[in-house]
Amino acid sequence: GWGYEPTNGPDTWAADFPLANGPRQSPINIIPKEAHYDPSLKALKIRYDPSNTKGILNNGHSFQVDFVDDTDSSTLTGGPISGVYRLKQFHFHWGGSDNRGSEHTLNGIKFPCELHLVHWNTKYPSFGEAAEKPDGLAVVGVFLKIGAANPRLQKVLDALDAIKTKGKQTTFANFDPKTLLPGSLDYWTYEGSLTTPPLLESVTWIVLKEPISISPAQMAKFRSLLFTGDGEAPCYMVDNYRPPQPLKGRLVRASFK
Ligand SMILES: NS(=O)(=O)c1ccc(O)c(NC(=O)NCCCCO)c1
Ligand SMILES: [Zn+2]
Repeated sequence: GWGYEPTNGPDTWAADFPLANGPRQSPINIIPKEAHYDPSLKALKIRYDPSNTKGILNNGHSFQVDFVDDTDSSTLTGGPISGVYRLKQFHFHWGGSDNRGSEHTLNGIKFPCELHLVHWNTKYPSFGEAAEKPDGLAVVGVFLKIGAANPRLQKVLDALDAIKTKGKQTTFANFDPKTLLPGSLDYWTYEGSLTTPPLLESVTWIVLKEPISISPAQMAKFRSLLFTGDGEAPCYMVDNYRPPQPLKGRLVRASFK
């Protein structure tokens, strides 16, 4: 199956997933000077209920924290989107060393890690249905930069020992993903896609301008996870990022001057 190794990585995905060369692929390189400030963009409204936290899973590509999404208790509204989008999961992408790992880049600069908070439009009956619609998903992206240890990440990091290999999951409760957000909710937004197969072109991307911090020791914890399952030759889960894709005429709007 697809992955991030030379034999199955991003440059090979188009063979099985023709959307890979589509008109609205993600991630992209964001050039702030070429973004258009849009005064009509609303502030993001993010309301999460920690009691919706369901569990944490190593899916063989990243690890994700899943949320109960059968009510409107953890939602994203405002910003560039209309209607109510429900939080389904969050996950990360990271590098094998601190000079790479993010999917979006800023003026060509890669961050060591990027957080994605995945939401689906409640005008559709489920995440799966929404994922096939052009306005079905909204993903909030947050850059992580090397600095002081981030205490907000510790609870997630402490759970990783229990999900070292592909397919492992464990209980994870009462986590408020809002604590992972930076002080400012200024953002860039553009119409894009899932950054992993099936690369569906259904994502309104909302990339926050302000990064959050992560320490080298905390990064090392991410890099101790395995892409591989129990009993397989171990392969460290690193460099699970897709590089920037062609903009193909898309506008990137900024919520701030
Ligand atoms: N990186 S992303 O654009 O925020 C993103 C958000 C939600 C997603 O569902 C995917 N991709 C996905 O689910 N692929 C199917 C199997 C993956 C392992 O379960 C990617
Ligand atoms: Zn992602």
